[in-house]
Amino acid sequence: MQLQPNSTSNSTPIPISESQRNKIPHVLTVAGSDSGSGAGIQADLKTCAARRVYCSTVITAVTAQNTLGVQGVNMVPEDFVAQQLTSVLSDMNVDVVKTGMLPSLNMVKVLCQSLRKFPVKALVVDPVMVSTSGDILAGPSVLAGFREELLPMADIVTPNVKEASALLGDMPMKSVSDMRTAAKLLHDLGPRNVLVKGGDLPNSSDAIDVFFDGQEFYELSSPRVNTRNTHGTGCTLASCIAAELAKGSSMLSAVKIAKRFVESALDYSRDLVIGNGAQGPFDHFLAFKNISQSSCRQDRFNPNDLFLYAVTDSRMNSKWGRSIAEAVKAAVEGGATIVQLREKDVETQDFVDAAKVCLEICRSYGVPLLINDRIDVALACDADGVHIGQSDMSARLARTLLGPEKVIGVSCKTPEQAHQAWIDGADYIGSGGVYPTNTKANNRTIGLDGLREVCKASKLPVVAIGGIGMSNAGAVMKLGVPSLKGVAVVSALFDRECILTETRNLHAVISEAALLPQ
Ligand SMILES: Cc1ncc(COP(=O)(O)OP(=O)(O)O)c(N)n1
Ligand SMILES: Cc1nc(C(=O)O)sc1CCOP(=O)(O)O
Ligand SMILES: [Mg+2]
Repeated sequence: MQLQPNSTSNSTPIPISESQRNKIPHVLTVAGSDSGSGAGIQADLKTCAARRVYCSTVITAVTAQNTLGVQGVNMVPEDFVAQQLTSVLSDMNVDVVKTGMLPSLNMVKVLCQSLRKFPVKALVVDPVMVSTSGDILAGPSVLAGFREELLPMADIVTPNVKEASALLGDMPMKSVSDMRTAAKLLHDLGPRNVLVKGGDLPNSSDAIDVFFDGQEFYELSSPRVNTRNTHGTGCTLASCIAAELAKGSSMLSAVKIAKRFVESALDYSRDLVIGNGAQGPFDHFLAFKNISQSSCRQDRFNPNDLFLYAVTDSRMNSKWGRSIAEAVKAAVEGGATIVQLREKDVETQDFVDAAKVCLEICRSYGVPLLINDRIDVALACDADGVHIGQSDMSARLARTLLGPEKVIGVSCKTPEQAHQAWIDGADYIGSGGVYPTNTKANNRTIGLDGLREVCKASKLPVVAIGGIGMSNAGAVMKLGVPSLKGVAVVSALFDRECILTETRNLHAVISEAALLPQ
């Protein structure tokens, strides 16, 4: 039955002044519906909700699908897709448009027309052609539409290797080097940025994606999560990029955040069982549920952030003649996943000023920044949290002062201290000294055995610290206790000539060790 629009549908809008507007970042997804809710419109809605971004929807097709595959596809008439686009774009202050399944050439044309009429801040194109189950979702005629009309308008296009190959006339894609070539060739078609996703690349232990912004190539790698629940990862990644762009992130930062979001959702959902088929959906919200169960009280903290924890040292920076900000920038560029400013000799106002600059750097990379000891400095610069020790303010009091959103880490040498940190509302613990260190005076070494004991007892994620560097980080990561999430390092990064190289090398070592069987 076709319903006619009622007479109020075109009524005059009520004027709202700029100051009355309570703006929320807004993504419009133009995609197909997945009845199993793993991918498509449903994945986009869940992703945007998880990232706290408003999501409106233009539905291009309705699919009947489940974990076994796609049983049917019903296209929405093109003129009705155009009508949905006009309804949303003409009225709802969309920041970013993200596209998924566009099943006909005319649909691509209709979308491009609407975007020319109602320009938005950014266009994210996920060139969906084949479902993860192998079913065709867009025919060859759509390829021409992508190449000639949509890609030239895109701020980023996010093909997997099969889609990149199809867009480039069946170019062979067997290696990261092929992905780089493809990224360059796709960029020549007009999009401002290209992300070629290497998850399907054969013989690769990591999920390596190649990002190209027209000037620089970035290889973004994350450990492959061993799970059947990967249906909808492409839609989720693209809509998370769109959500972060809508919030104002730079493109590289949006891509990094999105990659980490997908990685942690897959990790948390690895054992979820929905459906009987080969490929299941994952839970976009499970990460938050687990975090709150384990007392990680804020959604910006992901335990995987502890993977490579860079802790600064003012004396080392003075020795090498660099500013705190220079040191932090080099570490995050090298792959540090979280940073702590441990500046024992800096005047308070200088500390606050430097922390603000570092915070900007870290935010642009999607990396959290914590302050050592100084709750006042953390509050003054609105850092992401603090790290405190047994002789500092209690975690309970820090939590009261900082509120539920900030990250709190506590140093613990014993299972009892780890238990207390959990009771007090900490988010993670730092445990050491794993090895002897010159960085912290009179520090008791607990060794790998002491670390194992703390990790086994801890309900919170743990990062190991103390004397860790290239020669022994692998041994720490191979401890194989699930709560151990990474290594925290001072001198092996900051008491070196080139922080960037040292961070890169250490990242490679711990990534390899984390993948090896225990
Ligand atoms: C990640 C991490 N773990 C442990 C510490 C040590 O903190 P603390 O015991 O407070 O000692 P100082 O760093 O203040 O000397 C840390 N900073 N980071
Ligand atoms: C700051 C700190 N805390 C430790 C603890 O055992 O809690 S060991 C330590 C110093 C770590 O420096 P490096 O990586 O240079 O050994
Ligand atoms: Mg301290």
